[in-house]
Amino acid sequence: MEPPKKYLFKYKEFYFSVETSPEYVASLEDFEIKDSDIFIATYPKSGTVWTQNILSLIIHEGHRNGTENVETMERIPWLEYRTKNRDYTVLPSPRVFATHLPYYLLPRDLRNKRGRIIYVTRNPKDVMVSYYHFSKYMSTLEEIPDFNLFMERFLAGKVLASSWLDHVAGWYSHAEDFNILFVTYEEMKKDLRSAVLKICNFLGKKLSEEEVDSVVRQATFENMRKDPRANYENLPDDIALKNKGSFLRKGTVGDWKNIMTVAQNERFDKLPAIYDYLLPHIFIDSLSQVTHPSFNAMQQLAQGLPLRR
Ligand SMILES: Nc1ncnc2c1ncn2[C@@H]1O[C@H](COP(=O)(O)OS(=O)(=O)O)[C@@H](OP(=O)(O)O)[C@H]1O
Repeated sequence: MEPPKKYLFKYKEFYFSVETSPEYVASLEDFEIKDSDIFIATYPKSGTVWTQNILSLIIHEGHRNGTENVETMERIPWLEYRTKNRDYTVLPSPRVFATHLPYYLLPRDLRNKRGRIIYVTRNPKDVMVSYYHFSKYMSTLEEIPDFNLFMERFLAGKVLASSWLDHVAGWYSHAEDFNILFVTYEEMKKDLRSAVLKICNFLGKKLSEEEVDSVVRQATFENMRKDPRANYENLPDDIALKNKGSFLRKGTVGDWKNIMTVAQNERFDKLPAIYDYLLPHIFIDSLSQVTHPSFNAMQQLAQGLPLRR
């Protein structure tokens, strides 16, 4: 069953929210990229707003020391959802954008290695659970109260941003076309400081020890939830149904275990060759909570994969 047209439309095999249009998405092919541009690319619920906040803190001293009160959405707009028809050509350098686009719908210049891309992945089971809660919270998404049904929709790729597998596998298998850094939600959780340093290194940004400490401190889940610039609490009430949750919901690794039944977990693991397909491409941390017959055996092998490819 196709998702209701009230919420989503399909363009080149990819589901978008009706908040944008096929014409605008098509125009992005020609969107001119500057060498200084930075893109945060993700499948939804993989750590986008977290990475957005980290970049705001790394790049803007005023954000770090609290003298600037600019919200994430203002600082780092969505490429494919152009709110208030903002003119992206006049944004100060370095421009930073967030995007859920699949690799094949990106501006052409990015494929010619202009600009930088940070692609963030997360364990797909945690992504799915986060997405399930999010679809209740956002009035712009169809609410599917039954988790089992939501899981079927997720596995079939009939949700905003389509199939998790296609998205992640597409980006990983086309890594060579881009100037790209891969980061996982799980590695940020495990050692945020190292992840921040890795991102600084990729951006060529040198921060002092104290500045890095400050970024890390302000990017923790607890502190981000309290930061009105970063917690997305200012979304309009008719869009974010505040009585149904919050954007920064739980921020943990392995939350899927609290909701998925054994049968659902087995069903998820039976996805056609999902892990065999992904293993050559994906950094293993983001799947470290996943169980699959061939997974453990290959885990050792995959551990040597470089983060930046
Ligand atoms: N600082 C920090 N630490 C840990 N986790 C964090 C942090 N910031 C955001 N989050 C969690 O990221 C999930 C939201 O993902 P996205 O930002 O990619 O969502 S979206 O695609 O932009 O809608 C969502 O995950 P869940 O809590 O599991 O639902 C957020 O809580």
